[in-house]
Amino acid sequence: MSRLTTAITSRVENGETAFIPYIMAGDGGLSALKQQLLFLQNAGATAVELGIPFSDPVADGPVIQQAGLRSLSHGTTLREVLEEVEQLQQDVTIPIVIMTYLNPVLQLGLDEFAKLASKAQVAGVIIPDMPLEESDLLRDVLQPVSIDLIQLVSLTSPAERVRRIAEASEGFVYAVTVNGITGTRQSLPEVTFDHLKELKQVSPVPVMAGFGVSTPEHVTQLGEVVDGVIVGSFVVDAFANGHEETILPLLDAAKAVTTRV
Ligand SMILES: O=P(O)(O)OC[C@@H](O)[C@@H](O)c1c[nH]c2ccccc12
Repeated sequence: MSRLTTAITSRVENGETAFIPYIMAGDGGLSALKQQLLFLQNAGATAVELGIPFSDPVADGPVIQQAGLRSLSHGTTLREVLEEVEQLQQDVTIPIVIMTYLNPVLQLGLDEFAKLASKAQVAGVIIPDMPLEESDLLRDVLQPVSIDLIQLVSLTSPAERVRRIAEASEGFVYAVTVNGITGTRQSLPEVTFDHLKELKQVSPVPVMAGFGVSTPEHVTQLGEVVDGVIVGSFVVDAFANGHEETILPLLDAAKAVTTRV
Protein backbone atom coordinates (compact mmCIF):
# COMPACT_ATOMS: atom_id res chain seq x y z
CA MET A 1 0.00 0.00 0.00
CA SER A 2 1.06 3.61 -0.61
CA ARG A 3 3.34 5.07 2.11
CA LEU A 4 1.36 8.28 1.98
CA THR A 5 -2.02 6.61 2.36
CA THR A 6 -0.66 4.58 5.27
CA ALA A 7 0.80 7.63 7.03
CA ILE A 8 -2.44 9.61 6.67
CA THR A 9 -4.75 6.75 7.59
CA SER A 10 -2.83 5.90 10.74
CA ARG A 11 -3.38 9.47 12.02
CA VAL A 12 -7.04 9.40 11.14
CA GLU A 13 -7.52 6.05 12.85
CA ASN A 14 -6.17 7.66 16.04
CA GLY A 15 -8.83 10.34 15.72
CA GLU A 16 -6.23 12.93 14.63
CA THR A 17 -6.10 15.11 11.54
CA ALA A 18 -3.22 14.47 9.12
CA PHE A 19 -1.00 17.53 8.69
CA ILE A 20 1.22 18.17 5.67
CA PRO A 21 3.27 21.36 5.75
CA TYR A 22 4.63 22.80 2.49
CA ILE A 23 8.11 24.30 2.32
CA MET A 24 10.05 25.74 -0.60
CA ALA A 25 13.24 23.76 -1.13
CA GLY A 26 16.27 26.04 -1.15
CA ASP A 27 14.63 28.97 0.64
CA GLY A 28 17.54 29.85 2.92
CA GLY A 29 19.81 27.69 0.75
CA LEU A 30 19.66 23.91 0.32
CA SER A 31 21.87 23.50 3.38
CA ALA A 32 18.89 24.66 5.47
CA LEU A 33 16.66 21.87 4.17
CA LYS A 34 17.72 19.19 6.64
CA GLN A 35 17.02 21.38 9.67
CA GLN A 36 13.65 22.46 8.26
CA LEU A 37 12.55 18.89 7.56
CA LEU A 38 13.71 17.65 10.96
CA PHE A 39 11.87 20.48 12.71
CA LEU A 40 8.63 19.48 10.97
CA GLN A 41 9.20 15.77 11.53
CA ASN A 42 9.90 16.29 15.24
CA ALA A 43 6.85 18.54 15.53
CA GLY A 44 4.69 15.63 14.31
CA ALA A 45 4.05 16.39 10.63
CA THR A 46 2.49 13.44 8.78
CA ALA A 47 4.52 14.10 5.60
CA VAL A 48 6.11 17.15 3.96
CA GLU A 49 5.27 18.75 0.62
CA LEU A 50 8.55 20.03 -0.80
CA GLY A 51 8.26 22.78 -3.41
CA ILE A 52 10.69 23.19 -6.30
CA PRO A 53 11.26 26.82 -7.30
CA PHE A 54 10.10 27.77 -10.80
CA SER A 55 10.22 31.02 -12.74
CA ASP A 56 6.55 30.98 -13.76
CA PRO A 57 4.55 29.60 -10.81
CA VAL A 58 1.01 30.36 -11.97
CA ALA A 59 -0.86 29.00 -8.93
CA ASP A 60 1.45 30.43 -6.27
CA GLY A 61 0.42 33.38 -4.13
CA PRO A 62 2.84 36.14 -3.11
CA VAL A 63 4.40 34.35 -0.11
CA ILE A 64 5.27 31.20 -2.07
CA GLN A 65 6.36 33.23 -5.10
CA GLN A 66 8.80 35.26 -3.01
CA ALA A 67 10.14 32.07 -1.42
CA GLY A 68 10.64 30.68 -4.94
CA LEU A 69 12.56 33.76 -5.99
CA ARG A 70 14.79 33.56 -2.91
CA SER A 71 15.42 29.89 -3.65
CA LEU A 72 16.20 30.59 -7.32
CA SER A 73 18.67 33.27 -6.22
CA HIS A 74 20.54 30.45 -4.45
CA GLY A 75 20.54 28.58 -7.78
CA THR A 76 18.33 25.69 -6.58
CA THR A 77 17.50 23.07 -9.21
CA LEU A 78 15.21 20.03 -9.20
CA ARG A 79 18.20 17.70 -9.60
CA GLU A 80 20.01 19.19 -6.60
CA VAL A 81 16.89 19.00 -4.43
CA LEU A 82 16.42 15.31 -5.24
CA GLU A 83 20.10 14.60 -4.59
CA GLU A 84 19.89 16.43 -1.26
CA VAL A 85 16.74 14.51 -0.25
CA GLU A 86 18.57 11.28 -1.05
CA GLN A 87 21.34 12.29 1.38
CA LEU A 88 18.78 12.98 4.13
CA GLN A 89 17.04 9.61 4.02
CA GLN A 90 18.85 8.37 7.14
CA ASP A 91 17.34 11.16 9.24
CA VAL A 92 14.10 12.09 7.53
CA THR A 93 11.69 9.21 7.82
CA ILE A 94 8.34 10.91 7.10
CA PRO A 95 7.17 10.70 3.47
CA ILE A 96 8.31 13.50 1.13
CA VAL A 97 6.02 14.76 -1.64
CA ILE A 98 7.65 16.78 -4.41
CA MET A 99 5.54 19.73 -5.65
CA THR A 100 6.77 21.05 -8.97
CA TYR A 101 5.42 22.52 -12.17
CA LEU A 102 5.76 20.36 -15.26
CA ASN A 103 8.50 22.37 -16.93
CA PRO A 104 11.39 21.56 -14.53
CA VAL A 105 10.46 17.86 -14.82
CA LEU A 106 10.52 17.94 -18.62
CA GLN A 107 13.81 19.82 -18.56
CA LEU A 108 15.37 17.16 -16.36
CA GLY A 109 13.77 14.43 -18.48
CA LEU A 110 10.96 12.13 -17.36
CA ASP A 111 13.12 9.04 -16.92
CA GLU A 112 15.86 10.91 -15.09
CA PHE A 113 13.25 12.50 -12.81
CA ALA A 114 11.79 9.11 -11.93
CA LYS A 115 15.25 7.66 -11.32
CA LEU A 116 16.44 10.46 -9.02
CA ALA A 117 13.10 10.62 -7.17
CA SER A 118 13.20 6.89 -6.62
CA LYS A 119 16.79 7.03 -5.30
CA ALA A 120 15.64 9.81 -2.94
CA GLN A 121 12.73 7.59 -1.82
CA VAL A 122 10.22 10.29 -2.71
CA ALA A 123 6.72 9.07 -1.79
CA GLY A 124 4.63 11.23 -4.12
CA VAL A 125 4.57 13.98 -6.73
CA ILE A 126 2.15 16.90 -7.26
CA ILE A 127 2.18 18.80 -10.56
CA PRO A 128 -0.42 21.59 -10.48
CA ASP A 129 -0.19 22.48 -14.17
CA MET A 130 -0.66 18.92 -15.40
CA PRO A 131 -4.31 18.12 -16.11
CA LEU A 132 -5.64 14.62 -15.48
CA GLU A 133 -5.94 14.06 -19.24
CA GLU A 134 -2.17 14.47 -19.66
CA SER A 135 -1.07 12.63 -16.58
CA ASP A 136 -0.32 9.24 -18.19
CA LEU A 137 2.95 10.74 -19.39
CA LEU A 138 4.19 10.91 -15.83
CA ARG A 139 2.29 7.97 -14.40
CA ASP A 140 4.08 5.71 -16.87
CA VAL A 141 7.48 6.53 -15.33
CA LEU A 142 6.39 6.86 -11.68
CA GLN A 143 4.31 3.71 -11.34
CA PRO A 144 7.25 1.33 -11.93
CA VAL A 145 9.13 3.00 -9.03
CA SER A 146 6.03 3.11 -6.76
CA ILE A 147 5.78 6.90 -6.51
CA ASP A 148 2.24 8.26 -6.10
CA LEU A 149 0.96 10.82 -8.57
CA ILE A 150 -1.34 13.08 -6.56
CA GLN A 151 -4.14 14.94 -8.34
CA LEU A 152 -5.47 18.34 -7.37
CA VAL A 153 -9.21 18.82 -7.48
CA SER A 154 -11.02 22.12 -7.62
CA LEU A 155 -14.15 21.91 -5.52
CA THR A 156 -16.11 23.92 -8.05
CA SER A 157 -15.62 21.29 -10.78
CA PRO A 158 -18.72 19.31 -11.78
CA ALA A 159 -19.40 16.35 -9.44
CA GLU A 160 -18.60 13.81 -12.14
CA ARG A 161 -15.16 15.33 -12.78
CA VAL A 162 -14.44 15.57 -9.05
CA ARG A 163 -15.16 11.85 -8.72
CA ARG A 164 -13.01 10.96 -11.74
CA ILE A 165 -10.06 12.94 -10.40
CA ALA A 166 -10.35 11.39 -6.92
CA GLU A 167 -10.45 7.93 -8.49
CA ALA A 168 -7.31 8.63 -10.52
CA SER A 169 -5.37 10.11 -7.61
CA GLU A 170 -2.77 8.07 -5.74
CA GLY A 171 -1.73 8.45 -2.08
CA PHE A 172 -4.35 11.10 -1.41
CA VAL A 173 -6.34 13.67 -3.34
CA TYR A 174 -5.50 17.37 -2.88
CA ALA A 175 -8.71 19.36 -2.44
CA VAL A 176 -8.19 23.00 -3.32
CA THR A 177 -10.46 24.81 -0.86
CA VAL A 178 -10.61 28.19 -2.59
CA ASN A 179 -10.60 29.45 -6.13
CA GLY A 180 -7.50 31.44 -6.90
CA ILE A 181 -3.97 31.36 -5.66
CA THR A 182 -2.27 30.08 -2.50
CA GLY A 183 -2.09 32.28 0.59
CA THR A 184 -3.33 32.66 4.14
CA ARG A 185 -6.99 33.58 4.73
CA GLN A 186 -9.15 34.67 7.66
CA SER A 187 -12.00 32.24 7.15
CA LEU A 188 -13.02 29.48 4.78
CA PRO A 189 -16.30 29.81 2.87
CA GLU A 190 -19.19 27.71 4.23
CA VAL A 191 -19.91 26.10 0.84
CA THR A 192 -16.37 24.69 0.89
CA PHE A 193 -17.35 22.33 3.68
CA ASP A 194 -20.31 20.95 1.70
CA HIS A 195 -18.07 20.34 -1.32
CA LEU A 196 -15.47 18.65 0.88
CA LYS A 197 -18.07 16.33 2.40
CA GLU A 198 -19.23 15.32 -1.08
CA LEU A 199 -15.65 14.68 -2.19
CA LYS A 200 -14.93 12.68 0.95
CA GLN A 201 -17.92 10.44 0.19
CA VAL A 202 -16.77 9.52 -3.32
CA SER A 203 -12.98 9.44 -2.86
CA PRO A 204 -11.28 6.04 -2.64
CA VAL A 205 -8.12 7.75 -1.25
CA PRO A 206 -7.72 10.10 1.75
CA VAL A 207 -8.75 13.74 1.16
CA MET A 208 -6.28 16.47 2.14
CA ALA A 209 -7.52 20.08 2.02
CA GLY A 210 -5.19 22.95 1.20
CA PHE A 211 -5.11 26.65 0.24
CA GLY A 212 -5.69 29.29 2.88
CA VAL A 213 -5.31 27.07 5.96
CA SER A 214 -3.60 29.31 8.48
CA THR A 215 -5.16 29.00 11.95
CA PRO A 216 -5.72 26.19 14.49
CA GLU A 217 -9.48 26.76 13.99
CA HIS A 218 -9.17 26.04 10.26
CA VAL A 219 -7.35 22.81 11.07
CA THR A 220 -10.03 21.74 13.55
CA GLN A 221 -12.93 22.63 11.23
CA LEU A 222 -11.43 20.86 8.22
CA GLY A 223 -10.44 17.85 10.33
CA GLU A 224 -14.12 17.29 11.03
CA VAL A 225 -14.90 16.65 7.36
CA VAL A 226 -11.71 15.45 5.64
CA ASP A 227 -8.61 13.42 6.53
CA GLY A 228 -6.14 16.23 6.81
CA VAL A 229 -4.81 19.64 5.85
CA ILE A 230 -1.94 21.08 3.81
CA VAL A 231 -0.46 24.35 5.04
CA GLY A 232 1.86 26.32 2.76
CA SER A 233 2.11 30.10 3.00
CA PHE A 234 1.84 30.17 6.80
CA VAL A 235 4.68 27.66 7.17
CA VAL A 236 6.89 29.31 4.52
CA ASP A 237 6.40 32.66 6.20
CA ALA A 238 7.22 31.23 9.66
CA PHE A 239 10.52 29.71 8.44
CA ALA A 240 11.48 32.80 6.45
CA ASN A 241 11.01 35.01 9.51
CA GLY A 242 12.55 32.63 12.05
CA HIS A 243 9.21 32.06 13.83
CA GLU A 244 8.94 28.30 13.35
CA GLU A 245 7.33 27.97 16.78
CA THR A 246 4.17 29.62 15.42
CA ILE A 247 3.53 26.44 13.40
CA LEU A 248 3.18 24.36 16.57
CA PRO A 249 -0.36 25.49 17.57
CA LEU A 250 -1.59 24.32 14.14
CA LEU A 251 0.07 20.94 14.66
CA ASP A 252 -1.45 20.73 18.14
CA ALA A 253 -4.89 21.29 16.63
CA ALA A 254 -4.20 18.46 14.17
CA LYS A 255 -3.15 16.11 16.99
CA ALA A 256 -6.24 16.84 19.09
CA VAL A 257 -8.82 14.09 18.70
CA THR A 258 -11.78 15.21 16.59
CA THR A 259 -15.15 13.68 15.89
CA ARG A 260 -15.79 13.29 12.17
CA VAL A 261 -19.18 14.20 10.84
O1 LIG B 1 -0.14 28.51 0.76
P1 LIG B 1 -1.42 27.89 1.16
O2 LIG B 1 -2.58 28.78 0.88
O3 LIG B 1 -1.37 27.36 2.56
O4 LIG B 1 -1.68 26.62 0.20
C1 LIG B 1 -0.80 25.47 0.14
C2 LIG B 1 0.11 25.60 -1.00
O5 LIG B 1 0.94 26.72 -0.79
C3 LIG B 1 0.99 24.47 -1.50
O6 LIG B 1 0.36 23.24 -1.45
C4 LIG B 1 1.34 24.88 -2.90
C5 LIG B 1 2.36 25.68 -3.25
N1 LIG B 1 2.33 25.95 -4.57
C6 LIG B 1 1.25 25.35 -5.11
C7 LIG B 1 0.76 25.35 -6.41
C8 LIG B 1 -0.41 24.68 -6.68
C9 LIG B 1 -1.04 23.95 -5.69
C10 LIG B 1 -0.54 23.92 -4.37
C11 LIG B 1 0.59 24.64 -4.09
